[in-house]
Amino acid sequence: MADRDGLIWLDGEMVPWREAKVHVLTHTLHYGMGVFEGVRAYRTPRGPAIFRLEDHTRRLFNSAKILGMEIPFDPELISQAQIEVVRQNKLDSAYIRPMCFYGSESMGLHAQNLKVHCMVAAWPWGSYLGQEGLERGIRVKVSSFSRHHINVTMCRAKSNGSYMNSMLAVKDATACGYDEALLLDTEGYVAEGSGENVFIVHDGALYTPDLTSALDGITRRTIFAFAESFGIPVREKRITRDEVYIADEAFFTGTAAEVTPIREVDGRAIGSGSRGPITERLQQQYFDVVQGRDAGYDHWLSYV
Ligand SMILES: Cc1[nH+]cc(COP(=O)(O)O)c(CN[C@@H](CCC(=O)O)C(=O)O)c1O
Repeated sequence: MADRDGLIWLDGEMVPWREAKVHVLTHTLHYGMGVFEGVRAYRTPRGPAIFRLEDHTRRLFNSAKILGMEIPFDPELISQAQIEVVRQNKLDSAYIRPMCFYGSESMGLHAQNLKVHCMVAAWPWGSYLGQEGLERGIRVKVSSFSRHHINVTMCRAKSNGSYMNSMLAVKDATACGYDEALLLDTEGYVAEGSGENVFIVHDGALYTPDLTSALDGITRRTIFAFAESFGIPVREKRITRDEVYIADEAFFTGTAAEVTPIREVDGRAIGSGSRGPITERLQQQYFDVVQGRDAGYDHWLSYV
């Protein structure tokens, strides 16, 4: 990722991609206390547009507040920086990564005078779990790693260090030949994917875990809005792994994952073992909206 042409926004300046570097004694590199967002810009008939930009920026600042990090820039500037990295890199669609981190001003858990630095990068990133996964559905393994305890990791914060748990789960799942992991919380209830929220469909209604140890996903909220407009009931509840096994449909949601059907969990086919009809309808609506084909949701698009 380091050796490419382009520009990255770093602490208020656009710098050449290859020069956007930090010192090896950067505090966040050692201790993982940082916050980030995953945002997407999509090609639309009116040019590139970032989906729910303000919601992502708001969550970035909330994440920092939860961790007690003070971002030294206004939210408006961070939102504008996301627009600029798409525009100045001449991208017509992109994955955008804002990230705020502690610098190399000092080391140790009791470090003083740490400065919060902010970067924003953007690059082309296609289907997170593969185009075939979007169409046919993916194979998922319930992870042997539990999702965070809510009083160990602050799960409303999208924090760098919390993703070691996600990577352990992904390595576990892919080593066993699966595409993605589904994590249970510390009480054994379904929480979320390694980088996604999860929904199941049963008798025409959507069910998704309460947020406790799952991230408050923006795509999750988007699906709530679509479901309401379609008259599909959505219920947040505790879900057990065997409820997933016998669901009619299941799917992941996330900025990177978009709406990815789940066709199998732990060797059990979910429903027909392929993308279900409600999943397909929500997925199609998602792409119509992010690609600017549904004027009813134009307020969610920030044109670059
Ligand atoms: C743990 C987790 N849960 C749910 C979500 C869905 O949130 P939202 O994007 O607001 O709908 C994400 C986003 N995962 C990001 C990071 C992926 C990565 O590999 O890095 C993303 O989708 O951009 C998570 O990381």
